[in-house]
Amino acid sequence: MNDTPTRIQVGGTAGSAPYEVLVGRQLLGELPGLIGRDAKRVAVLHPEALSATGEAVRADLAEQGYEAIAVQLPNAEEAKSAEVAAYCWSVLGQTHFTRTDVIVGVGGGATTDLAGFVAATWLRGVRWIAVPTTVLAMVDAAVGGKTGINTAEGKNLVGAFHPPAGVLCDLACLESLPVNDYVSGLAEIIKAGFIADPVILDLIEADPQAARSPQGQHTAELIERSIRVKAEVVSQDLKESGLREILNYGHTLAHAIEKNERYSWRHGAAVSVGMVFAAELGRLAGRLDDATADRHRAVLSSVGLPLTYKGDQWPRLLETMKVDKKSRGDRLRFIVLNGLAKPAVLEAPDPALLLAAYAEVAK
Ligand SMILES: NC(=O)c1ccc[n+]([C@@H]2O[C@H](COP(=O)([O-])OP(=O)(O)OC[C@H]3O[C@@H](n4cnc5c(N)ncnc54)[C@H](O)[C@@H]3O)[C@@H](O)[C@H]2O)c1
Ligand SMILES: O=C(O)C(=O)C[C@@H](O)[C@H](O)[C@H](O)COP(=O)(O)O
Ligand SMILES: [Zn+2]
Repeated sequence: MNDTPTRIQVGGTAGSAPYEVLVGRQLLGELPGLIGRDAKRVAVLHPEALSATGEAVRADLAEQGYEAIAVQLPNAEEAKSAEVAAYCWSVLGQTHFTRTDVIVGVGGGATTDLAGFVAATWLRGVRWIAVPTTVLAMVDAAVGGKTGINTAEGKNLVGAFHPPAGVLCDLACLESLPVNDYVSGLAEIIKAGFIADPVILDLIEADPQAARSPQGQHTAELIERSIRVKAEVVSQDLKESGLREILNYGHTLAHAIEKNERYSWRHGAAVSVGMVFAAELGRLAGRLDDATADRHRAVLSSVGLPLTYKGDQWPRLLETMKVDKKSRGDRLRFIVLNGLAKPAVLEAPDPALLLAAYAEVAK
């Protein structure tokens, strides 16, 4: 890759303010330009695992003349709680953080979801910038302005649409990512392949081992293609009044599995099982051809993602799925495929159909 970052525009087409997602290396020099000179204070929110990176970003911003503080969050899903949000609000209050000040979220999707949520709620909304450091956060979580936290009842049940002012995807960050976390991000890349851009699937199938590595031949292309899919969708439908629901492919079951496992499963692993389930649902509903349904298992397993979940958990999962954000009253709604790259909504499927689809992923 050359030194010039790729720039992908998001928003600007349906009333939401446009911003750019930059993909490249050594992008931190872009931060002051995004923060702007109206800001006096900057809070850099980062997970424990990235304390050195968080401190380096803070020190760099302090050198640029900002009053910069680093705020350490728990790793992974533990950060997405009301308690952690309240801790951040108290830090912001104590440092006299005003409406012109800026939050920077440096980390994986859990960190950027929490940082964005704190930015959305502090003083009813301050500017924020996402610096995603995982594959999953680069291709999905940091783009599109969905921010939020979990509650005891389920995943992402409290949140706000609050787009960032910019997203900096520095591919060098991926070098330190544990392989399981790297592979988890591939689930969202594969999702983008099935719902919108099948070239993604071709690239992974051509060399699944390479897809598991930051040094893979197609790494930058896979990341950029997935960001383009997401950017295209959220630019048209920021607040999920219709089209954006396609990004939830595989997520109805996935979120229930994550809650059932008390968030010990990575999001991407759960989305992998959720997509196999959605593919079977589409097949059993007579919408999806066998070859495309089978392709889910082949491509997901080729990179090491799981395909099955505990067979005896269906009643609990079904109960949790009722609070999925796509539900309307008592009607469950699922994203399925009517064919490759043809996502659609399946409304209130027969419970027997759901059970039959679950039987295909149950172990
Ligand atoms: N807002 C959205 O649109 C959206 C989209 C997809 C997923 N999500 C959310 O994203 C979250 C999952 O994000 P994730 O997969 O990035 O996981 P994560 O944020 O939980 O990060 C995984 C682990 O990797 C560590 N880490 C992060 N970057 C690292 C690096 N460069 N090197 C070493 N360790 C690093 C983290 O501290 C954490 O322990 C879920 O909560 C999911 O709901 C949100
Ligand atoms: O951006 C979206 O819209 C998505 O659905 C992307 C998903 O990958 C992501 O996991 C999202 O956080 C799920 O949203 P939710 O509204 O179902 O909580
Ligand atoms: Zn997701």
